Amino acid sequence: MTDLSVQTPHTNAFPPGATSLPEPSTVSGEHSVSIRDLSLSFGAVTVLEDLNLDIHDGEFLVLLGSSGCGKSTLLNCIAGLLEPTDGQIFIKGRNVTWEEPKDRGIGMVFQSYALYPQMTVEKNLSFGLRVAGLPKEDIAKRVARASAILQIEPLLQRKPAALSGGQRQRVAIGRALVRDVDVFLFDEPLSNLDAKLRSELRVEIKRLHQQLKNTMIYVTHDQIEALTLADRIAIMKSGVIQQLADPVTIYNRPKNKFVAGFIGSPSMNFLDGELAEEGGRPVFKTNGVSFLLDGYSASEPLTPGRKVVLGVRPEHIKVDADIAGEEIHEAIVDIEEPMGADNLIWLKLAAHTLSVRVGGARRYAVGSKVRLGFDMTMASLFDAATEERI
Ligand SMILES: Nc1ncnc2c1ncn2[C@@H]1O[C@H](COP(=O)(O)OP(=O)(O)OP(=O)(O)O)[C@@H](O)[C@H]1O
Repeated sequence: MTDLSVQTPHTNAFPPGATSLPEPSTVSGEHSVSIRDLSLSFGAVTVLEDLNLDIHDGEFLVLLGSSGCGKSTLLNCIAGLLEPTDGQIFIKGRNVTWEEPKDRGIGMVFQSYALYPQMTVEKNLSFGLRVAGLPKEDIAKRVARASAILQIEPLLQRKPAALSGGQRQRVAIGRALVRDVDVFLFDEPLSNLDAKLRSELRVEIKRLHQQLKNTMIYVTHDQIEALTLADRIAIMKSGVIQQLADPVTIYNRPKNKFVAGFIGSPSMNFLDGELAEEGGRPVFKTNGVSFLLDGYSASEPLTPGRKVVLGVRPEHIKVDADIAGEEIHEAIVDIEEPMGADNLIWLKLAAHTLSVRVGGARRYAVGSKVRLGFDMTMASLFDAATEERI
């Protein structure tokens, strides 16, 4: 979470020191939110630099990254809680860069529910609308609709202290819902909940999006939330978007080694080595073992001698009867981790330790030999120096 205490929210309609709005960039009307060349520094620390992002109308976009990568900072800039140092933000084609949060047509749900403890759920839901001076009947209608959608009608007369964490977060979502906004912003809304509640509420947020079809921008460091909720994931590192794509593409065709290692649990297996050629076919060589790269779809020639990293996910190494290709390697079982539906086995292959996922019913004795086949159609090759996908 960004510490907002250092920055003050907007009070001006214009950038500090300016008497008019900067020249607007052009943005397409089909984008719900557009970020143009956005930079933000806290003193000497640059958190975001020249960031560009277009979020489609009705899209569920997840900003994913480890702690401190700048995802909350980006969300808070969209919300108007932080002033960018440079760049522009458009919501529904309108330049909102210097607008007050309340005028941007956004609703925000935080990790801490931020409910008023002395007010009932109903009053918490209606508070913003009452302050805005909406007619009573309109307020009642909106509260009734939001509480029906979120199934919190039986809780309307309770105070937050008498609610569970999951119920409190539902009320917090309800508060954004009653405002009838264009864009919902979520900042790690589930991270204070226990694992079971988290997965339940995750499904509810997904259902909510399917029902409302609003644009939703959702910050998380949880890859499962990102993979399950997102239409597209923007995966961030040090304030820079590393890849922006749908979850399947991010998982199967990671743009660089960072993305490949960040997504997937257990992590992708990485082997350092170099490209070579055997009998006219490209191979990957590492510590005396070589792997045929048959089926690998490269966007550039696989030049022998190039130092590379081979990345293979645990489920793309086939064991014994599942092997389809001609090439077979032998490995020794080091550790077995049965996980119910799956069984994760850690294997020693030459100097490498590999994790391999097999069905939960298949068991392997520690020390036993297994035969492996690598599915190179699903593998990733990265340049050793740039770590970019080949
Ligand atoms: N008010 C501030 N003053 C100075 N530095 C700040 C301030 N707020 C945030 N930062 C720094 O900006 C960087 C990005 O913070 P941000 O909260 O956006 O990260 P995050 O990816 O959302 O992390 P988390 O998941 O922990 O919330 C961090 O290095 C943080 O220390």
